[in-house]
Amino acid sequence: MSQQIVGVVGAGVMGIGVAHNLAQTGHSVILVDIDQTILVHAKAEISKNLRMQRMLSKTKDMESSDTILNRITFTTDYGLLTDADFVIENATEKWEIKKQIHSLLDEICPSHAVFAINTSAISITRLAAVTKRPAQILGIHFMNPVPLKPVVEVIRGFHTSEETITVTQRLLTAMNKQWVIVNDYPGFVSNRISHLFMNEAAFVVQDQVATPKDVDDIFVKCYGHTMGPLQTADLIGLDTVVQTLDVLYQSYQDPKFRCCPLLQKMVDAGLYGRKSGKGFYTYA
Ligand SMILES: NC(=O)c1ccc[n+]([C@@H]2O[C@H](COP(=O)([O-])OP(=O)(O)OC[C@H]3O[C@@H](n4cnc5c(N)ncnc54)[C@H](O)[C@@H]3O)[C@@H](O)[C@H]2O)c1
Repeated sequence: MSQQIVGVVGAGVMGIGVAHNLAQTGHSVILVDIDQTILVHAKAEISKNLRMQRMLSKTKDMESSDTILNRITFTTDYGLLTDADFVIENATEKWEIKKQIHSLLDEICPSHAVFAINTSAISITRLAAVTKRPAQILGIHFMNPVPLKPVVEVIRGFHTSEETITVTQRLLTAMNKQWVIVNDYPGFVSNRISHLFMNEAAFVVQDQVATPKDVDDIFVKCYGHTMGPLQTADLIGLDTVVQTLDVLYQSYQDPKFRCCPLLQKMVDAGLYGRKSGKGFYTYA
């Protein structure tokens, strides 16, 4: 079991999964968000997900939920990150928010600490430039739900050092993850391609070519995908999909990334997908 202290910033969809995965693999986790109610919700979600995992587990030798949960400190106090060896940042997909967090982390965390940015599309190189340690910054694009997805996309920023890659590979191995390493351009490989799919699927629904279910059925039943593009958008969170499309559009200045008006309208109406109970589908 690891003695490494890992900071996890942002306790939303991804931060919850990253903290769960780290704690389950023996790491001490400091989970930071801006609001106590978000942290209370995060703790309840991790507890629920651990119970579900235990029910589905075939081995039955899983540690108790309490043992795993006790490895996580839920806090709004960034000051607790002074001992963190590694920080995984999973805050909202907005440049201004991430920029502020990384310059704060740079002041607070020990000089040896590595910062991994979990982002859908924001440039790793651009964020690294707001710190004085650009060689120790890289991207880890975790897949959702984090504890169940075995592979991540690792993004090498312009200044990311080989040592940072090695330290990160060590942590990912301890989390039972494999990785694919790619270079830094907004959206990397996964989201630069997948957001075109999801956005165009939303246009197809907006243009009344097909219902969301029919669109997804074509991808699942004809192409053999596990999920269709609109099911995937609901899982990610439609607010995050819209934010990511905005980042891609601003970064490349290419109209192919313009956000579908239907997606924006759904977000304006509070339909965020699974996390709000309604998106292209309704969830219990
Ligand atoms: N949702 C996905 O499937 C997915 C997959 C891979 C990567 N991502 C990326 O991961 C990041 C997080 O996505 P998410 O889906 O968890 O978003 P989310 O909206 O569910 O959660 C974001 C969290 O960040 C918190 N936050 C905002 N400002 C903060 C600050 N200053 N300090 C600490 N916490 C702060 C918010 O309170 C919120 O709890 C985004 O960059 C997103 O693009 C998302």
